[in-house]
Amino acid sequence: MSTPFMFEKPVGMRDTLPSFYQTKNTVKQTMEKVIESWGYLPIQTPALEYYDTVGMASAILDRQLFKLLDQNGNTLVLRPDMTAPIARVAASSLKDQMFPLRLSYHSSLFRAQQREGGRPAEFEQVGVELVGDGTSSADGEVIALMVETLKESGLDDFQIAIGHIGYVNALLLDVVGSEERANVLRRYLYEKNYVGFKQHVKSLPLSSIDEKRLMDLLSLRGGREKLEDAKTLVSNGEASKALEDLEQLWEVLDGYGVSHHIKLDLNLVMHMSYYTGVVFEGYGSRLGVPLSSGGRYDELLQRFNRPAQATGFGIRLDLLVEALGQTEALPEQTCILFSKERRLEAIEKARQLRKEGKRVVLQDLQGVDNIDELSKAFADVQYYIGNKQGGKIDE
Ligand SMILES: N[C@@H](Cc1c[nH]c[nH+]1)C(=O)O
Repeated sequence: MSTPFMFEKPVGMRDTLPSFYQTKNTVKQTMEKVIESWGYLPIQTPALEYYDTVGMASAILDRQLFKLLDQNGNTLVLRPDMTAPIARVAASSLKDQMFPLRLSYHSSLFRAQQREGGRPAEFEQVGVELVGDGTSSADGEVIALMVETLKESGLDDFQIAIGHIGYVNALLLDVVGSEERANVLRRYLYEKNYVGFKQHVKSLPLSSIDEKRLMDLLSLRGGREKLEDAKTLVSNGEASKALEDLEQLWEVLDGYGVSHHIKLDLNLVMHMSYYTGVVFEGYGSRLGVPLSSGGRYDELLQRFNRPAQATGFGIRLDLLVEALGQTEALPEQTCILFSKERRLEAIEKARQLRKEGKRVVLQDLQGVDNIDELSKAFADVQYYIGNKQGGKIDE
Protein backbone atom coordinates (compact mmCIF):
# COMPACT_ATOMS: atom_id res chain seq x y z
CA MET A 1 0.00 0.00 0.00
CA SER A 2 1.42 3.37 -0.83
CA THR A 3 1.12 6.33 1.51
CA PRO A 4 1.95 9.96 0.73
CA PHE A 5 5.09 9.61 2.89
CA MET A 6 6.41 6.41 1.42
CA PHE A 7 9.59 7.95 0.00
CA GLU A 8 9.85 10.87 2.37
CA LYS A 9 12.26 11.26 5.25
CA PRO A 10 11.87 13.49 8.30
CA VAL A 11 13.29 16.98 7.84
CA GLY A 12 17.07 16.94 7.70
CA MET A 13 17.46 13.16 7.51
CA ARG A 14 19.57 11.75 4.70
CA ASP A 15 20.50 8.43 3.18
CA THR A 16 24.13 7.57 2.54
CA LEU A 17 24.61 5.63 -0.66
CA PRO A 18 27.50 3.21 -1.31
CA SER A 19 29.89 5.53 -3.11
CA PHE A 20 29.62 8.35 -0.53
CA TYR A 21 29.76 5.77 2.25
CA GLN A 22 32.95 4.29 0.84
CA THR A 23 34.69 7.67 0.67
CA LYS A 24 33.49 8.68 4.10
CA ASN A 25 34.74 5.44 5.57
CA THR A 26 38.22 5.78 4.08
CA VAL A 27 38.47 9.37 5.31
CA LYS A 28 37.23 8.38 8.76
CA GLN A 29 39.76 5.56 9.08
CA THR A 30 42.62 7.85 8.08
CA MET A 31 41.56 10.41 10.67
CA GLU A 32 41.17 7.83 13.41
CA LYS A 33 44.69 6.57 12.75
CA VAL A 34 46.18 10.04 13.15
CA ILE A 35 44.20 10.67 16.33
CA GLU A 36 45.22 7.34 17.84
CA SER A 37 48.85 8.05 17.03
CA TRP A 38 48.61 11.12 19.31
CA GLY A 39 47.56 8.89 22.20
CA TYR A 40 43.81 9.56 22.25
CA LEU A 41 41.64 6.59 23.23
CA PRO A 42 38.35 6.10 21.38
CA ILE A 43 35.13 5.82 23.35
CA GLN A 44 31.43 5.44 22.56
CA THR A 45 28.44 6.79 24.42
CA PRO A 46 24.70 6.23 23.87
CA ALA A 47 22.74 8.20 21.29
CA LEU A 48 20.11 9.01 23.94
CA GLU A 49 20.87 11.06 27.06
CA TYR A 50 18.77 12.74 29.72
CA TYR A 51 17.63 16.22 28.81
CA ASP A 52 18.23 17.57 32.32
CA THR A 53 21.89 16.55 32.44
CA VAL A 54 23.70 16.11 29.13
CA GLY A 55 20.95 17.81 27.10
CA MET A 56 21.24 21.02 29.11
CA ALA A 57 25.03 20.80 29.36
CA SER A 58 25.37 20.67 25.57
CA ALA A 59 24.20 24.27 25.64
CA ILE A 60 22.80 24.35 22.15
CA LEU A 61 19.58 26.16 21.18
CA ASP A 62 16.67 24.26 22.69
CA ARG A 63 14.79 24.11 19.42
CA GLN A 64 17.71 22.22 17.89
CA LEU A 65 17.25 19.32 20.30
CA PHE A 66 15.32 16.21 19.36
CA LYS A 67 13.39 15.32 22.49
CA LEU A 68 11.44 12.23 23.41
CA LEU A 69 10.02 10.59 26.49
CA ASP A 70 11.11 7.30 28.01
CA GLN A 71 8.65 4.82 29.57
CA ASN A 72 8.92 6.57 32.93
CA GLY A 73 8.14 9.99 31.60
CA ASN A 74 11.73 11.32 31.67
CA THR A 75 12.68 13.63 28.83
CA LEU A 76 15.50 12.28 26.67
CA VAL A 77 17.47 13.94 23.90
CA LEU A 78 19.32 12.58 20.92
CA ARG A 79 22.83 13.84 21.67
CA PRO A 80 23.57 17.07 19.80
CA ASP A 81 27.31 16.83 20.49
CA MET A 82 29.89 14.58 22.13
CA THR A 83 31.56 17.04 24.46
CA ALA A 84 28.84 16.92 27.11
CA PRO A 85 28.52 13.09 27.08
CA ILE A 86 32.31 12.80 27.42
CA ALA A 87 32.26 15.26 30.32
CA ARG A 88 29.65 13.00 31.94
CA VAL A 89 31.85 9.92 31.40
CA ALA A 90 35.01 11.67 32.64
CA ALA A 91 33.16 12.58 35.82
CA SER A 92 31.48 9.18 36.38
CA SER A 93 32.79 5.93 34.85
CA LEU A 94 36.29 7.40 34.45
CA LYS A 95 36.30 9.43 37.64
CA ASP A 96 39.20 7.45 39.09
CA GLN A 97 41.40 7.95 36.06
CA MET A 98 43.93 10.68 36.45
CA PHE A 99 43.91 13.84 34.39
CA PRO A 100 44.77 14.76 31.73
CA LEU A 101 42.48 12.36 29.88
CA ARG A 102 42.78 12.11 26.12
CA LEU A 103 39.61 10.68 24.57
CA SER A 104 38.40 10.50 20.99
CA TYR A 105 35.19 9.59 19.22
CA HIS A 106 33.44 8.99 15.95
CA SER A 107 29.70 9.45 16.45
CA SER A 108 26.43 10.44 14.86
CA LEU A 109 25.00 13.64 16.26
CA PHE A 110 21.51 15.08 15.95
CA ARG A 111 20.46 18.70 15.60
CA ALA A 112 16.89 19.40 14.54
CA GLN A 113 16.49 21.62 11.48
CA GLN A 114 13.50 23.81 10.85
CA ARG A 115 13.45 23.85 7.09
CA GLU A 116 13.38 21.32 4.28
CA GLY A 117 16.48 21.46 2.09
CA GLY A 118 18.63 22.92 4.85
CA ARG A 119 21.43 21.31 6.77
CA PRO A 120 21.36 17.67 7.76
CA ALA A 121 19.81 16.95 11.14
CA GLU A 122 21.95 13.85 11.66
CA PHE A 123 25.65 13.87 10.87
CA GLU A 124 28.88 12.22 11.94
CA GLN A 125 31.69 13.89 13.78
CA VAL A 126 35.22 12.70 14.46
CA GLY A 127 36.77 14.50 17.40
CA VAL A 128 38.82 14.58 20.55
CA GLU A 129 38.55 15.90 24.09
CA LEU A 130 41.59 16.70 26.21
CA VAL A 131 40.21 16.85 29.73
CA GLY A 132 42.03 18.14 32.82
CA ASP A 133 44.64 20.36 31.20
CA GLY A 134 44.33 24.14 31.23
CA THR A 135 47.60 25.02 29.50
CA SER A 136 48.14 26.77 26.19
CA SER A 137 50.05 23.64 25.22
CA ALA A 138 46.74 21.74 25.46
CA ASP A 139 44.93 24.33 23.29
CA GLY A 140 47.81 24.16 20.82
CA GLU A 141 47.86 20.37 20.85
CA VAL A 142 44.22 19.98 19.87
CA ILE A 143 44.49 22.62 17.14
CA ALA A 144 47.70 21.09 15.77
CA LEU A 145 46.05 17.66 15.87
CA MET A 146 43.03 19.01 14.04
CA VAL A 147 45.32 20.49 11.37
CA GLU A 148 47.20 17.20 10.97
CA THR A 149 43.96 15.21 10.86
CA LEU A 150 42.51 17.44 8.13
CA LYS A 151 45.77 17.32 6.18
CA GLU A 152 46.10 13.55 6.36
CA SER A 153 42.50 13.19 5.22
CA GLY A 154 43.63 14.78 1.94
CA LEU A 155 42.53 18.37 2.49
CA ASP A 156 45.31 20.83 1.79
CA ASP A 157 43.54 24.09 1.27
CA PHE A 158 42.06 25.04 4.62
CA GLN A 159 42.29 27.66 7.31
CA ILE A 160 41.66 27.72 11.02
CA ALA A 161 40.11 30.86 12.48
CA ILE A 162 40.97 31.34 16.13
CA GLY A 163 39.21 33.59 18.59
CA HIS A 164 38.65 33.90 22.32
CA ILE A 165 35.22 34.05 23.87
CA GLY A 166 36.68 35.82 26.92
CA TYR A 167 37.79 38.72 24.74
CA VAL A 168 34.44 39.13 22.96
CA ASN A 169 32.59 38.97 26.28
CA ALA A 170 34.92 41.49 27.93
CA LEU A 171 34.59 44.00 25.10
CA LEU A 172 30.83 43.67 24.67
CA LEU A 173 30.16 43.93 28.38
CA ASP A 174 32.54 46.85 28.77
CA VAL A 175 30.69 48.77 26.06
CA VAL A 176 27.03 47.86 26.55
CA GLY A 177 27.10 47.22 30.30
CA SER A 178 24.64 44.32 30.62
CA GLU A 179 24.66 40.63 29.76
CA GLU A 180 21.26 41.01 28.16
CA ARG A 181 22.46 43.63 25.69
CA ALA A 182 25.71 41.77 25.11
CA ASN A 183 23.66 38.68 24.25
CA VAL A 184 21.88 40.44 21.41
CA LEU A 185 25.22 41.45 19.90
CA ARG A 186 26.70 38.00 20.50
CA ARG A 187 23.79 36.52 18.58
CA TYR A 188 24.60 38.64 15.50
CA LEU A 189 28.23 37.53 15.70
CA TYR A 190 27.24 33.90 16.13
CA GLU A 191 25.09 34.17 13.00
CA LYS A 192 27.94 36.00 11.24
CA ASN A 193 25.40 38.67 10.42
CA TYR A 194 27.80 41.62 10.42
CA VAL A 195 25.38 43.93 8.64
CA GLY A 196 22.79 43.24 11.33
CA PHE A 197 25.48 43.76 13.99
CA LYS A 198 26.38 47.19 12.59
CA GLN A 199 22.76 48.26 12.29
CA HIS A 200 22.08 47.19 15.83
CA VAL A 201 25.16 49.01 17.12
CA LYS A 202 23.96 52.21 15.40
CA SER A 203 20.58 51.87 17.08
CA LEU A 204 22.13 51.76 20.56
CA PRO A 205 22.50 54.90 22.68
CA LEU A 206 26.32 54.85 22.65
CA SER A 207 29.00 57.53 22.62
CA SER A 208 30.77 57.78 19.27
CA ILE A 209 33.89 56.30 20.85
CA ASP A 210 32.03 53.25 22.13
CA GLU A 211 30.22 52.86 18.82
CA LYS A 212 33.60 52.86 17.07
CA ARG A 213 34.98 50.26 19.48
CA LEU A 214 32.21 47.84 18.52
CA MET A 215 32.64 48.59 14.82
CA ASP A 216 36.38 48.06 15.16
CA LEU A 217 35.79 44.64 16.68
CA LEU A 218 34.63 43.54 13.22
CA SER A 219 38.04 44.32 11.76
CA LEU A 220 39.90 42.16 14.26
CA ARG A 221 40.46 39.43 11.71
CA GLY A 222 43.80 38.63 10.15
CA GLY A 223 47.33 37.81 11.25
CA ARG A 224 49.00 37.86 14.64
CA GLU A 225 49.37 41.64 14.47
CA LYS A 226 45.63 41.97 15.16
CA LEU A 227 46.41 41.12 18.78
CA GLU A 228 47.99 44.57 19.11
CA ASP A 229 44.90 46.28 17.65
CA ALA A 230 42.75 44.23 20.01
CA LYS A 231 44.57 45.62 23.02
CA THR A 232 43.53 49.15 22.12
CA LEU A 233 39.78 48.35 22.21
CA VAL A 234 39.55 47.04 25.74
CA SER A 235 42.15 46.64 28.43
CA ASN A 236 40.45 45.15 31.47
CA GLY A 237 41.75 42.02 33.22
CA GLU A 238 39.60 39.53 31.35
CA ALA A 239 40.49 40.96 27.96
CA SER A 240 44.21 41.09 28.75
CA LYS A 241 44.16 37.49 29.95
CA ALA A 242 42.42 36.43 26.73
CA LEU A 243 44.98 38.20 24.56
CA GLU A 244 47.79 36.69 26.59
CA ASP A 245 46.26 33.22 26.04
CA LEU A 246 46.23 33.90 22.32
CA GLU A 247 49.87 35.13 22.31
CA GLN A 248 50.97 31.95 24.05
CA LEU A 249 48.83 29.78 21.82
CA TRP A 250 50.38 31.35 18.73
CA GLU A 251 53.79 30.40 20.03
CA VAL A 252 52.73 26.80 20.59
CA LEU A 253 51.30 26.66 17.07
CA ASP A 254 54.54 28.09 15.69
CA GLY A 255 56.30 25.23 17.47
CA TYR A 256 54.08 22.72 15.71
CA GLY A 257 54.78 24.48 12.41
CA VAL A 258 51.08 24.97 11.65
CA SER A 259 50.65 28.71 12.06
CA HIS A 260 50.41 29.26 8.29
CA HIS A 261 46.97 27.64 8.50
CA ILE A 262 45.91 29.99 11.28
CA LYS A 263 44.25 33.36 11.24
CA LEU A 264 42.87 35.38 14.10
CA ASP A 265 39.17 36.09 14.26
CA LEU A 266 38.24 37.92 17.41
CA ASN A 267 34.58 38.06 16.31
CA LEU A 268 34.21 34.34 16.67
CA VAL A 269 31.18 33.32 18.74
CA MET A 270 30.25 29.66 18.74
CA HIS A 271 27.02 27.68 18.55
CA MET A 272 27.70 26.04 21.92
CA SER A 273 27.57 28.30 24.95
CA TYR A 274 29.86 26.17 27.14
CA TYR A 275 33.04 27.68 25.70
CA THR A 276 35.08 29.79 28.08
CA GLY A 277 38.35 30.58 26.30
CA VAL A 278 40.13 29.94 23.01
CA VAL A 279 37.68 28.89 20.27
CA PHE A 280 38.32 27.94 16.66
CA GLU A 281 36.71 26.92 13.38
CA GLY A 282 38.18 25.15 10.35
CA TYR A 283 37.25 26.19 6.81
CA GLY A 284 37.85 24.34 3.57
CA SER A 285 38.11 26.48 0.45
CA ARG A 286 35.02 24.96 -1.18
CA LEU A 287 32.65 25.47 1.73
CA GLY A 288 30.98 28.50 3.22
CA VAL A 289 30.33 26.77 6.54
CA PRO A 290 32.96 25.55 9.01
CA LEU A 291 33.78 21.86 8.68
CA SER A 292 35.34 21.63 12.10
CA SER A 293 35.26 23.56 15.33
CA GLY A 294 36.19 23.41 18.95
CA GLY A 295 37.58 25.26 21.90
CA ARG A 296 38.16 25.47 25.61
CA TYR A 297 35.34 24.73 28.05
CA ASP A 298 36.62 25.09 31.60
CA GLU A 299 33.25 25.11 33.36
CA LEU A 300 31.44 22.16 31.82
CA LEU A 301 32.96 19.38 33.96
CA GLN A 302 31.86 21.04 37.18
CA ARG A 303 28.24 20.51 36.12
CA PHE A 304 29.04 16.82 36.62
CA ASN A 305 30.84 17.40 39.94
CA ARG A 306 34.38 16.86 38.69
CA PRO A 307 35.67 20.37 37.97
CA ALA A 308 38.33 20.35 35.29
CA GLN A 309 39.66 22.48 32.51
CA ALA A 310 39.27 20.99 29.07
CA THR A 311 39.49 21.57 25.35
CA GLY A 312 38.69 19.62 22.19
CA PHE A 313 37.48 19.67 18.59
CA GLY A 314 34.97 17.98 16.30
CA ILE A 315 35.29 17.50 12.53
CA ARG A 316 32.13 17.06 10.45
CA LEU A 317 32.66 14.02 8.30
CA ASP A 318 30.01 14.89 5.69
CA LEU A 319 31.36 18.41 5.20
CA LEU A 320 34.94 17.19 5.04
CA VAL A 321 34.08 14.73 2.27
CA GLU A 322 32.29 17.56 0.47
CA ALA A 323 35.34 19.80 0.87
CA LEU A 324 37.59 17.08 -0.51
CA GLY A 325 35.41 17.34 -3.60
CA GLN A 326 35.80 13.77 -4.84
CA THR A 327 34.12 10.51 -4.13
CA GLU A 328 36.16 7.35 -4.37
CA ALA A 329 35.36 4.78 -7.05
CA LEU A 330 33.69 1.72 -5.59
CA PRO A 331 36.12 -1.18 -5.17
CA GLU A 332 36.41 -3.76 -7.93
CA GLN A 333 34.53 -6.98 -7.44
CA THR A 334 34.61 -10.44 -8.99
CA CYS A 335 31.37 -12.24 -9.77
CA ILE A 336 31.07 -16.01 -9.77
CA LEU A 337 27.96 -17.06 -11.64
CA PHE A 338 26.91 -20.62 -10.99
CA SER A 339 24.23 -23.10 -11.83
CA LYS A 340 23.11 -25.36 -9.05
CA GLU A 341 24.97 -28.50 -10.27
CA ARG A 342 28.24 -26.66 -9.68
CA ARG A 343 27.34 -24.77 -6.55
CA LEU A 344 29.96 -26.55 -4.42
CA GLU A 345 32.77 -25.73 -6.82
CA ALA A 346 31.60 -22.12 -6.98
CA ILE A 347 31.47 -21.80 -3.19
CA GLU A 348 34.97 -23.23 -2.95
CA LYS A 349 36.30 -20.84 -5.60
CA ALA A 350 34.68 -17.86 -3.90
CA ARG A 351 36.19 -18.88 -0.57
CA GLN A 352 39.64 -19.12 -2.14
CA LEU A 353 39.42 -15.73 -3.88
CA ARG A 354 38.08 -14.05 -0.73
CA LYS A 355 41.01 -15.49 1.17
CA GLU A 356 43.29 -13.82 -1.38
CA GLY A 357 41.61 -10.55 -0.46
CA LYS A 358 39.24 -10.26 -3.41
CA ARG A 359 35.66 -9.08 -3.06
CA VAL A 360 33.52 -11.83 -4.49
CA VAL A 361 29.84 -11.93 -5.31
CA LEU A 362 28.48 -15.46 -5.60
CA GLN A 363 25.39 -15.43 -7.79
CA ASP A 364 22.99 -18.20 -8.83
CA LEU A 365 22.35 -17.88 -12.54
CA GLN A 366 18.64 -18.47 -12.01
CA GLY A 367 18.39 -15.35 -9.93
CA VAL A 368 19.58 -13.11 -12.79
CA ASP A 369 17.38 -11.58 -15.48
CA ASN A 370 20.04 -10.04 -17.66
CA ILE A 371 23.50 -11.61 -17.57
CA ASP A 372 25.05 -9.02 -19.91
CA GLU A 373 23.93 -6.14 -17.68
CA LEU A 374 25.16 -7.95 -14.59
CA SER A 375 28.57 -8.71 -16.14
CA LYS A 376 29.16 -5.04 -16.93
CA ALA A 377 29.06 -4.23 -13.24
CA PHE A 378 32.05 -6.46 -12.43
CA ALA A 379 35.76 -6.31 -13.14
CA ASP A 380 35.84 -10.07 -13.61
CA VAL A 381 33.11 -12.67 -14.09
CA GLN A 382 33.72 -16.38 -13.65
CA TYR A 383 31.21 -18.98 -14.71
CA TYR A 384 30.46 -22.28 -12.98
CA ILE A 385 27.63 -23.39 -15.19
CA GLY A 386 26.45 -26.75 -16.57
CA ASN A 387 28.51 -29.92 -16.08
CA LYS A 388 31.84 -28.58 -17.29
CA GLN A 389 34.76 -28.75 -14.85
CA GLY A 390 37.00 -25.77 -14.22
CA GLY A 391 36.63 -22.03 -13.84
CA LYS A 392 36.01 -19.68 -16.72
CA ILE A 393 34.22 -20.71 -19.90
CA ASP A 394 34.63 -19.01 -23.24
CA GLU A 395 31.75 -16.84 -24.22
N1 LIG B 1 31.30 19.56 20.53
C1 LIG B 1 31.67 20.66 19.70
C2 LIG B 1 33.10 20.53 19.22
C3 LIG B 1 34.03 20.44 20.39
C4 LIG B 1 34.68 19.38 20.85
N2 LIG B 1 35.34 19.79 21.95
C5 LIG B 1 35.13 21.05 22.15
N3 LIG B 1 34.32 21.47 21.21
C6 LIG B 1 30.72 20.73 18.51
O1 LIG B 1 29.97 19.81 18.27
O2 LIG B 1 30.75 21.69 17.79
